[in-house]
Amino acid sequence: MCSVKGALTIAGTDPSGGAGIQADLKTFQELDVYGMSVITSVVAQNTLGVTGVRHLEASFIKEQLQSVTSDMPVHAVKTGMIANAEMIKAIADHLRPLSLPLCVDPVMIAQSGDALVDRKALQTMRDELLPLATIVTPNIPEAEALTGQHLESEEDRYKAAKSIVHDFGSSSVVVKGGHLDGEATDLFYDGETFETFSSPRFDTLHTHGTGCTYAAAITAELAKGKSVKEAVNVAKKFISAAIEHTLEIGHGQGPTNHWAYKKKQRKGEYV
Ligand SMILES: Nc1ncnc2c1ncn2[C@@H]1O[C@H](COP(=O)(O)OP(=O)(O)O)[C@@H](O)[C@H]1O
Ligand SMILES: Cc1ncc(COP(=O)(O)OP(=O)(O)O)c(N)n1
Repeated sequence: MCSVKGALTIAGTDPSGGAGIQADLKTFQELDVYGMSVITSVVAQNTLGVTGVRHLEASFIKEQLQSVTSDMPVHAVKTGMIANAEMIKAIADHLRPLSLPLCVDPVMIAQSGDALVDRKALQTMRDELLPLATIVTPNIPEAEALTGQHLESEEDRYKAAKSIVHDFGSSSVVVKGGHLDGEATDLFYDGETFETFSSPRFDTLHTHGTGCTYAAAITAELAKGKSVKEAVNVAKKFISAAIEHTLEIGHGQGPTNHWAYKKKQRKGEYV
C-alpha cells in the first residue's frame, strides 16, 4: 500500500517562482507531500508585475485534471487563479464527484495590482466552487468582493466569515489579515467557532505569493489527514517563517522563503 500523500494545485503560473503553481509545488515539497499541478493560465510576471497572460481552454484544463486524477494519489486539492466562469465550472464539475479536501484560494488581483480574474466569474465561484470547499482563504479585498460588503471593523470581518460559510456553503474560512495594520492576524471560522492565528508583522516589501504559499501549506496538511484547524496552524507557522527570513531577490516585491520553515523545524524550533 502506497503511503505517499499527494496534493494537487489547480492554478496559474509565475515564472519568477514566488506565487502560483511554482509556489504551491515548492510548499508541498517542503511539507513532505507529493505535489501535482494543473495549469489554468500561463502568466508572464515577476516581482515587478504582470506583463501578459494566456488562458488555457476549459476543455484542456479538464483533460489535465482527468490525466492526473485518474492515475495519481490525490489526497487534497488547492485552487488558485481561475480566470473565468467557464474554467471554474469545468473544474467544479470534475472535483464534485471526487469529494476530496479542497482549499479554495479566491485569487483576484496580484499584489502588483494586476487583475488575474474576470470579475464576472465571481458569481460562478460562489455558486460552483465555494460549496465544495473545505476551506476558503480570502484576503480582505477578496472577502469584500465575495460578500459585497466593505470590511472596516473587526466585527465586519466576523460577519463576512459567517456569511462565507453559511451563505456560500464552504465548510470553513480563514479571512487573512495581511492587509491590516499591527499583528498579522487571520480569522478562522468553521461554522461553529472562531479562532485567530497571529504572528508579528514583519516589516518587509517581499510578500509576493504569500497567499498562494499559505493556502498550499493548508492543502499539504489536509492531504496528510490533519483537521482543518491543525492545517491552518501549521500553515501560519510556514508562512510566518517564509516572510520573516526573506530572500531579498528580484527588483520589486520579492518572493518569500519556502525553505525557512523546514530549516527552523530541523533546529527543533517547532515542538
Ligand atoms: N508583513 C507580514 N508579516 C507577517 N505576516 C504577514 C505579512 N503579510 C502577510 N502576512 C500573512 O501572510 C498570509 C497571507 O496573507 P495576505 O498577504 O493577506 O494574502 P494575499 O497574498 O492573498 O494578499 C496571512 O497569514 C497573513 O497574515
Ligand atoms: C498565477 C498567480 N496566482 C496568484 C497570484 C497572486 O498570489 P498571492 O499569493 O495572492 O500573492 P500576492 O502576489 O498578491 O502576494 C499571482 N501573482 N500569480
